[in-house]
This record gives sequence, C-alpha cells and structure tokens, in this order.
Amino acid sequence: MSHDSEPQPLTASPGTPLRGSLRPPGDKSISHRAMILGLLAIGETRVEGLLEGDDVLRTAAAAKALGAGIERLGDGRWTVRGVGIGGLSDPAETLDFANAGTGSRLMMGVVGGQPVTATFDGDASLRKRPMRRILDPLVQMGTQVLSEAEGGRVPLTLRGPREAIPITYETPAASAQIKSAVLLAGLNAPGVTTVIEREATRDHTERMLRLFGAEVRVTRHGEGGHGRSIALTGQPTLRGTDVIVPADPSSAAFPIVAALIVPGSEVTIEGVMMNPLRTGLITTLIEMGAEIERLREREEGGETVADLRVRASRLKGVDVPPERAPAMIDEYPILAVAAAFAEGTTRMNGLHELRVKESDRLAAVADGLTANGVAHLVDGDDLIVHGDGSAARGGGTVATHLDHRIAMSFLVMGLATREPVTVDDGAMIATSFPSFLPTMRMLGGVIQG
Ligand SMILES: O=C(O)C1=C[C@@H](OP(=O)(O)O)[C@@H](O)[C@H](O)C1
Ligand SMILES: C=C(OP(=O)(O)O)C(=O)O
Repeated sequence: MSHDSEPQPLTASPGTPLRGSLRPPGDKSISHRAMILGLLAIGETRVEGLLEGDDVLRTAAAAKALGAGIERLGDGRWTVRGVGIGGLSDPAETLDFANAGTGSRLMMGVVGGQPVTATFDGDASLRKRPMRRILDPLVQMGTQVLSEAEGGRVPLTLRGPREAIPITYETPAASAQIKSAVLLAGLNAPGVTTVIEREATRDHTERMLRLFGAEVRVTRHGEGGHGRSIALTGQPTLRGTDVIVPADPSSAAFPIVAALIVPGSEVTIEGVMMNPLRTGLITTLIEMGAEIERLREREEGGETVADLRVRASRLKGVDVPPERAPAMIDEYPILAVAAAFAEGTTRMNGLHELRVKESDRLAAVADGLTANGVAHLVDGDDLIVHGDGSAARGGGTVATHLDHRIAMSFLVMGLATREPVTVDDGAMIATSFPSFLPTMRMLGGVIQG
C-alpha cells in the first residue's frame, strides 16, 4: 500500500452469470470521520462496521500519534478514547497517509486548528495531489505552513494556533474535503465558522459533528437550491458516542455494475447507504434502464440504508448533468464501464475534479477505454462514451496509476468483455475495498493474479 510495494497485476475474464448476495465494507468517508471525531471527543467512541482499508488505518494511526487511545475489538469493531479539543499532542513522527486524500486533508484541518505541529506525507499519488485548497483557508484561520513541497503538496508541516480564527469561507471547488477541513479547524475557534458551497457535497462531517454534540446550522444557499451554508459554533464539548458505519455506496458500485453487464446475473447488495448526496450513480444507472430494486429500506446509524437487487439489464446511453457530479464523484470510472456496454452515447459533463483524484481519472479512464476498444472522446472536462449495446472487445492492459477505483472498474469490465482485461496493479484496491477480490470471486467472477 505504500509507494514501495510491488505491483500486483490482475486479469479478469468473462465467464458465467454472477449470483449471490454480499455486504460491501463500511463507508470510507464515515470511517475516517469516526476516527477523527473520536480523537477530538472526550470519552470513548465505539465504532461498528469500520472500513478496515489502508486509507482508514492510516487515519487511525495518525489519530493515535496525536494522542487518541485506539483499540480494535474485532471485525470492524473499534474504540477510540479521545483527548478533547485542545488536548492533542505533537506526533513524534511524520503522519504518513499513504494513498489517502480524505484522511490527510481532514487531519490537516484538525492540526491546523489546534496548538500542535505535525508533518504530513504520503505515497507517490498523494504527493501529486493539490493541498493548497486546504492550506489557503487554514492560513486565514491562523495556521502556519512551516514547509511544503512545490506547489503546496505533501510532504508539508503545519503548526496550528492556540485558538483558530472563525471565518466564513466559500469553497472554490465542490469538495467535501475542503468543507470538512475548515469545519474541523473551526472546532477550536471562538465563534461561528461558516462554509458556503455552491453545490452541496457529501454531508457526513456535518451529521457526525451533530452526533458528537456540536451545533451545526445548515441552510440552502444561492440560486437553484443546490448550494449550502454550514455554520458551526466553535469550541463545543464533543462527547464520545456510538457510530454505526453503513455499507459504502462507492464500493457497492462495482458489484452493481458487474451484475448489470454480465448477462444473466442477479446479485443483492445489502445495507447500502442511500444518502442522496452519495447515490448519483444509482440515479444515473436507473435512467440508463438498469433493473435495480431498493428493498428493506431502513435507518442504520442515522442514515437510510437499503438492500439493492440488481439484474443484468439492457442499458442505454444518457446525459449526466454536471450538477450531479458531487453525488457520484468517485463513481465516474465505473459509470464509464457501464456506458461501454450501453446502446448509444453517454455524456458525463463537468468532470474537472476527476483530474485531481488518486490519478487523473479522466485520462486514466480514457486510456483504459482505448486499450479495450471502446469508442470515446474527452471533450474539455466531459467524457463521452459510445456503446453499441453489445459486449466491448476488451483484451487490453490498463495502467492504474496507484488508483484503486481505476483498478476495480477495469476488472469489472473484464468480467463482461469478449477478451480478458488486465490491470497493471491491484495493490491499491486494499485502500477502500480489501475484500473486493474474494467478494467478486464468491459471486462467480473470474479474476486471477
Ligand atoms: O470527504 C470525503 O470523504 C470525500 C470527498 C470527495 O473528495 P473531494 O472533497 O476532493 O471532492 C471524494 O472524492 C473522496 O473519495 C471522499
Ligand atoms: C478520491 C478518493 O479518495 P481520497 O480523496 O480519500 O484519496 C476515492 O476514494 O475515490
């Protein structure tokens, strides 16, 4: 999982229909936040269903280095003993976040708002990702950037102030990571910190802050009802609590699309979080003609979850509006795979943020489609995929650039193409979906290492 691990090539081959049911691992966004708010709370936080992927384990290690007491009780069951806002200690060593954008950026918000000094680093992928978007608001809040790699990247060292300055900040990109970093720094500000976003992004930080006892007011902002203003009252006492982590819709996306494109398949995916700020892919697939039934809708850990019964379907091309991007930002690579099997043209509009993920996902997806004989075009920040309703050719080798979602997307593709598909490295899959290979094999998928 680090930049020095050996690449692990994997090949997916077309085979028999996929059958069975599964529960995807815990949501990655919520798992990171459980560790972070557990650190900042007083008392014990008990987490159930934590994603034990490398990204989250890095956040847990960083929380420990900043003073939390962390214990694993069993599968996905963890406890965090927090130190309270203002109670963090300087970590003895660099906080190595490896591949994790969310963990590193949210923890920058924590450190940036508290009187501690910490150095952040990561793997070759994280070292390319822009951090200025986090540093800019933090500097306004009183954080000192003691050092940084060229262009505002990790490795970088932050020193937080005794108390943060409360600000009102409009995020320059639709990013839950920017929003969350500012709110987390605002926890140690004497007054109200407000984040304004033009497009609503995933709201797990706001929800969890409330769960731990903070006062957060959310109002609609701007024209069209897409924007939000989020106002946090600083210096609350956060209290340790119970967090139940629902299954990650971004991981569920892979077996969902696999079941849709492998003829004759029927798969049930259990306990998937249905937060509307995360379900843009499901909305899009249903518009494409996907047979996805929402069963047993219920509440789990403050979120609506459902079981999804998915049957292989004839898909048609659609236009995906840019305002839907925040609700499916990590799902475009796997949507491009679905689009390759659909009849007609799928246009995915406004994908500029894909260029700054674990890889430049727009380029990585386009290259993967080229390698596997799928007609497509990148037009500025839009991706246009042409399908003819039959199985794509396959037969290519895909460069994954240390990006788990590129690896999983093209392995899913290879379960339904005419010829097998190889990805050059599957090691990063463990960052978000460590059980991906056994899960897909249990459904009948043929993936070999
Ligand atoms: O806040 C989060 O948990 C996340 C926010 C998104 O990133 P951006 O904030 O960069 O859009 C998403 O891509 C990432 O996987 C998780
Ligand atoms: C973009 C992602 O994660 P992060 O930004 O946390 O690395 C992702 O999981 O697709």
